Amino acid sequence: MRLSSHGKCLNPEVCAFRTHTNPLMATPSNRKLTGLVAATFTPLTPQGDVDVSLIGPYVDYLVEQQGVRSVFVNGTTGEGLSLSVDERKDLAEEWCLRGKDKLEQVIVHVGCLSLKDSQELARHAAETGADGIAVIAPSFFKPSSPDTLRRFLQEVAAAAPELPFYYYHIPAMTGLSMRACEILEGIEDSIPSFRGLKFSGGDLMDFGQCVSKCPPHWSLLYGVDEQLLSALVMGASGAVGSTYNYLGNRVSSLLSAFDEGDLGKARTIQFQIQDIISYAVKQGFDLAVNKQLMCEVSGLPLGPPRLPLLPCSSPRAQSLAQRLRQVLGLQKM
Ligand SMILES: CC(=O)N[C@H](C=O)[C@@H](O)[C@H](O)[C@H](O)CO
Ligand SMILES: CC(=O)C(=O)O
Repeated sequence: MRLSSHGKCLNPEVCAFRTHTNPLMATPSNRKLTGLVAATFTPLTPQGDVDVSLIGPYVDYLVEQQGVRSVFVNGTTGEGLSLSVDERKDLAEEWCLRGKDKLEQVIVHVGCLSLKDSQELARHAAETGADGIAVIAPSFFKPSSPDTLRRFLQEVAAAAPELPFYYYHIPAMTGLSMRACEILEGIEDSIPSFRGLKFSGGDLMDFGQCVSKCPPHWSLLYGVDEQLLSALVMGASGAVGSTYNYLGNRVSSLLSAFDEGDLGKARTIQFQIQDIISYAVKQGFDLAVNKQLMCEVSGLPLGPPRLPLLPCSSPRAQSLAQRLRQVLGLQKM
């Protein structure tokens, strides 16, 4: 889908579908982001170019095979920071287009090292009909205080004030040591479109303090898949993660078991996920391995990762996929 020079969506079909926000009022909806959100991988050709032709089948796989209805595009799993601005736009457009009538929410990660690039992607996400945007902290020159980070986030959010805005907290990748709850301090005063947080860290006290000051219209999504249950106990509204691409069904059962108060069942499923991830970690689990595992499980040829990540061999991913099927009881031990 292309945009006209004045920034209007040239695909009325898509934009009409996603007009739950009113750009004139520039106020985002309070439609909460809950449940499971798959952080999508970026399909690349064997030569390393973005291959948007796989996104249609990818949407169908998530919806039909994994029961996942929301996606988080161009984040860590999607190698967003390794893509060009144009590639990120193409991907956002295709996910919105193919997700039409099939996905509930398409959240586009627009964080970049350059504020200008982030603003351009934020505007584009709004024009494309995304349901929300998320921004990671810049990590080369790092913000020196929570207030400086809020100012950066505010300037990005202001480029798309009609879209729900989520801060993406992932200290292990950004190297930022600030606590998320400090960053949330008074954030809605400067960012009226602020609607929550994706928390990809292990500090559950920090997460709990975010939950305790969270107004009802925010969503606090947890992003460390192997300890999701602990975050649910702490009050997470949902989860965003890479493993929901291929473990969506099983983790949906974990969420239901938790909602029904069946902690024994929820724990059994969480332990299965931990078993799969710890087995993968022993084999050197990284994004490349994760992506190849998704290829093996889904059958979608998503291609290699982009440099500086190195491709993972197919036999290695096959042995992980076999372990996954064993642990999930889809195959005899
Ligand atoms: C660093 C990273 O990619 N984190 C992902 C989301 O934030 C997670 O979904 C992990 O991939 C997952 O928890 C497996 O460790
Ligand atoms: C896991 C996640 O949310 C990401 O890949 O950005």
